[in-house]
Amino acid sequence: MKQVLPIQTGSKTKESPFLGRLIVLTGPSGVGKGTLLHALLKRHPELYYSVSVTTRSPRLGEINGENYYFISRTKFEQLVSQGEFLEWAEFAGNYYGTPREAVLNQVHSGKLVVLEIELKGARQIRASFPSALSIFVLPPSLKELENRIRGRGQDSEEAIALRLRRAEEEIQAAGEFDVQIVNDDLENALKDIEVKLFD
Ligand SMILES: Nc1nc2c(ncn2[C@@H]2O[C@H](COP(=O)(O)OP(=O)(O)O)[C@@H](O)[C@H]2O)c(=O)[nH]1
Ligand SMILES: Nc1ncnc2c1ncn2[C@@H]1O[C@H](COP(=O)(O)OP(=O)(O)O)[C@@H](O)[C@H]1O
Repeated sequence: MKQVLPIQTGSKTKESPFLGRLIVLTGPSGVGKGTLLHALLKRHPELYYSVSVTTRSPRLGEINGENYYFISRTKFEQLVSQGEFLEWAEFAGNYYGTPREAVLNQVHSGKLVVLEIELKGARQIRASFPSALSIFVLPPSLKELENRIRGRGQDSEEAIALRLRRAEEEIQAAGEFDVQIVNDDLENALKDIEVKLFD
């Protein structure tokens, strides 16, 4: 079912200058979404980042409630059945979901709310919230994507292979989204995103 939200539909809203908007940042794993987001939040503290819920195990240094809310599969499935997610998806063997209430409260209070999510979830958001701004981040090449995933040194060979296979499929879908940004030079990619967010 489509949900109607008083979300800004263009650079100037007719209803109120204080209405928020959902921003979806998607693209293959390892392309640099987290890096871009981190830099964006540092430069624009007024943005609200939605911390997702996942069944994936925490990586070294990840903090519960900051990077993700880490929960069990049983608990996740319970939250799904209670309708607690704005969107959710299974990715590389784990569940990931966006908490509904927190995000909607922030949008209604006028914030630009950024979701950093994978393709299936991004499609769900586009379908439910047509006024969301969706940004697909592309790697300069598949080889560079592999280098980045490996360079991060966080994933097993199996997880790397899964992410790369998935990446090739995901890149085919880039054209479905409002904006495509190549994350080659980080600073240029950031500027490209800023233009879209704040024009
Ligand atoms: N659908 C959906 N995807 C998410 C959510 N949170 C994170 N993801 C995506 O899940 C994928 C895997 O995330 P993660 O395990 O942290 O690996 P990484 O992105 O490769 O560092 C990434 O593409 C994330 O953008 C969410 O709440 N919903
Ligand atoms: N523009 C860039 N140029 C080179 N390396 C980058 C760039 N953006 C990100 N990286 C590196 O690529 C790796 C994956 O980035 P990350 O933000 O974790 O990706 P994602 O969140 O999309 O999975 C990290 O080691 C990061 O430092």
